[in-house]
Order: sequence, then structure tokens, then C-alpha cells
Amino acid sequence: MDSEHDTQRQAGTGLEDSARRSLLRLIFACTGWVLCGFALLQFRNDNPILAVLEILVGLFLLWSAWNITRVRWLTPWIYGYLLPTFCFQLYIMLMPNASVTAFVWVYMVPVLAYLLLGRRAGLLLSIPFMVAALLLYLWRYANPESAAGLIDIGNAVVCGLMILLFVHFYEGRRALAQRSLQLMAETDGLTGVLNRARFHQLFAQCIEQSQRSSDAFALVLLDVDHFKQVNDSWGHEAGDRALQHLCRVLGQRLRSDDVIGRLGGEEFGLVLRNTDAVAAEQLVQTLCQQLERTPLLWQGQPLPITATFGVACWPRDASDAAGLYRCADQRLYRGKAYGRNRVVSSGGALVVSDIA
Ligand SMILES: Nc1nc2c(ncn2[C@@H]2O[C@H](COP(=O)(O)OP(=O)(O)OP(=O)(O)O)[C@@H](O)[C@H]2O)c(=O)[nH]1
Repeated sequence: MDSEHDTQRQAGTGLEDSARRSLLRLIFACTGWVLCGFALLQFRNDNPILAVLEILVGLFLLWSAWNITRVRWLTPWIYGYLLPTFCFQLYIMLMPNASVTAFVWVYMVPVLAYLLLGRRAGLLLSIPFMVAALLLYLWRYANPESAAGLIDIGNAVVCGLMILLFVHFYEGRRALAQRSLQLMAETDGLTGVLNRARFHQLFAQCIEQSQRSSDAFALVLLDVDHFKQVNDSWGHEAGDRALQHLCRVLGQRLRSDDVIGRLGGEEFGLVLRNTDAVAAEQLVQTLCQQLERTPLLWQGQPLPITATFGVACWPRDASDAAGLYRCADQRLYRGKAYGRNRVVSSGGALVVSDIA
């Protein structure tokens, strides 16, 4: 549920954050040194203004390479580098005494744009710069009257198109692979809900957000009743199907921003965002009853599945994550002790589910 939104968001931005920072550091350092080197050549080429400019920008990039791992928002730095760099490449092609080989730098445009921005933004940024570079090339250097001139144009255009095509294809496959790896790392293979580690991560994030915004939310821990008997009587495969069935039933009632995770064996956790104590108790009651009324059909026979729920509400029941977890856990085990198939949601009170 939540993991899907998260992974989709990340997969659309090119490399993951830490890899983008490392790559930017490398790019800034390389560009910084290259600019300082080229500045010396510009001095020799009688172009002191450009030389000074290149030295200043080169030094700034070397300083940025040192600091890029610490900046908070990366995207402005990426655009702040790519846009001036791509414009500068076009400007160099316009300079009267520019070398014809300055044109080759344009082939870096799709490589950098796709790696740093992902497929969509990479394509949108690459196309206008590559088209502009092609028009400049045709205007300045093209000689379509001779066969050799036509071959030059063909080389420049086809090479650019092939780089764009390969990078586009590669970035699509890479993003897909990253998304499926991330899903595997964050979800439980049997039920498809979040695994324990990811659940705890999102739970901690929810605590942090609620501390800032003072929004209420609920943590629910639940454990399938007499699950050993399900395995012993119907077999392990039926037990597996029962766990999948439970997650399906829960998932049908939860909202898309609620979190559901498997904490181990037959124990699950829910984080109900923006839900106060009253709403949480009502919802969990409904979940408990819904589960009881929806048996798993196994080999043509109804296999009853019930669970016991412990509900703890933020900020009513605790002032930190560990306290809230402990509270929900204690309520779950109190529910087990009182006979199972019920919701325990506050103090010593038991809210017994509607068992016929
Ligand atoms: N089929 C299946 N069984 C599992 C899985 N994970 C844990 N189990 C089984 O779940 C059972 C849990 O048994 P217990 O801890 O005694 O709990 P219970 O029988 O549900 O009893 P109460 O929780 O007290 O109601 C064990 O038999 C585990 O082998 C799984 O992924 N698939």
C-alpha cells in the first residue's frame, strides 16, 4: 500500500539520493578541474575574460563538490548545474574561434540529465538542448553539398539519436529493477504487505510527523487466533492462504495512506494515520467483525479466521514510539487472555467484538 507509492516516487527521479550525491560530487570535481585547465588555454588563446570566468566557476564547483553531500535539497543543485552547463556548451559552439570538436560535449547532455533526473525530466531537458545543438552545428559546420559533408552530418545526428535512445532504454530498465528490488526489500513475500523493518520505519516517521503537527493516529497490533490449530488441522498451505486472506480482508477496509505490515509469524501491525481514538476503535471493531464474517474458502469448505487486536492511540496513550508500541502490545495480550477475537482499545476496558 504505502510502499508502492514510495517506491514509485523514488524510481521516477533517476539514481537514488545517495548515488546522485556521489555522482554530482564526481561531476562537480571533474568539471571544476576541467574548467581550471581550460582557463589556462583561454589565457594562451587571448581570451582573458573567459579565462577568469572559467577559473571562478571552476573553483566554485570544487567547493560544491566538497559540500554536496551535506545540502538538504538536491534538485535545485542539479538544475543549477545542468542548465548553465548545457547553455555554456551551446555558447562555446557559437564562439567565433571555437573548435569544431566543442560539439562533442553535447553528447553528455542526455547521459547527465537521465542519470540525475530520471527518464521523464531527463528526456524533457535533453531534447531542446540537443535540437539547439544540432541546429547550431548545421548552421556553422555543415556542408551538405559534398558526400563527406553529408557523412559528417549523418555521424553527428545518428550518434546523438542513438545515445538518447540507449540512455532512455537503459534508464527505464534501471528504474524498473530498482523498483522491484525496493519492493522485495520492503515487503513480505507471502502476504505482500510491508515487512517488519519497513513497518517500523514508517511507524517512526508517523511519530515524527505527529510530533510536529499534533495529528492523532493509532497503532494497532493484531495476532491471528489459534493459528497453530489452522496449520495442524488443515495443513501449512492452508495456513499460508489464511494469512494472505487476512491481509486481503484488512486491506479492503483500510485507506491508501494507512500502513499494514507483517511483524512476524501470524502477527501484524497497522498504522491508521489521521485517526483519533474514537474513529480508530470503531474501525478496528469493524475489521475484527469483518474478518470473523469472512471465512477463507479452503478446498470448498469455510475455514474460520479470527484475530485479537490491541489499539493504542497517539497522543492519548503514550509520548514516544516505544511507549505506544508497548501499550498496543499489552492490550493485544490482554485480549488474548480474555478469550481472543476481540479489540482492546483503552485502559483496562475491553471492547468485545460482536460475537454471535
Ligand atoms: N502456515 C504458516 N504458519 C506460520 C507462519 N509463520 C508462523 N506460522 C505458525 O504460526 C503458529 C503460531 O502459533 P502460536 O504462537 O502458538 O500462536 P497461536 O496458535 O495463534 O495461538 P494464539 O496466538 O495464542 O491464539 C506456529 O505454529 C507457526 O509455525 C507462516 O508463514 N505460514
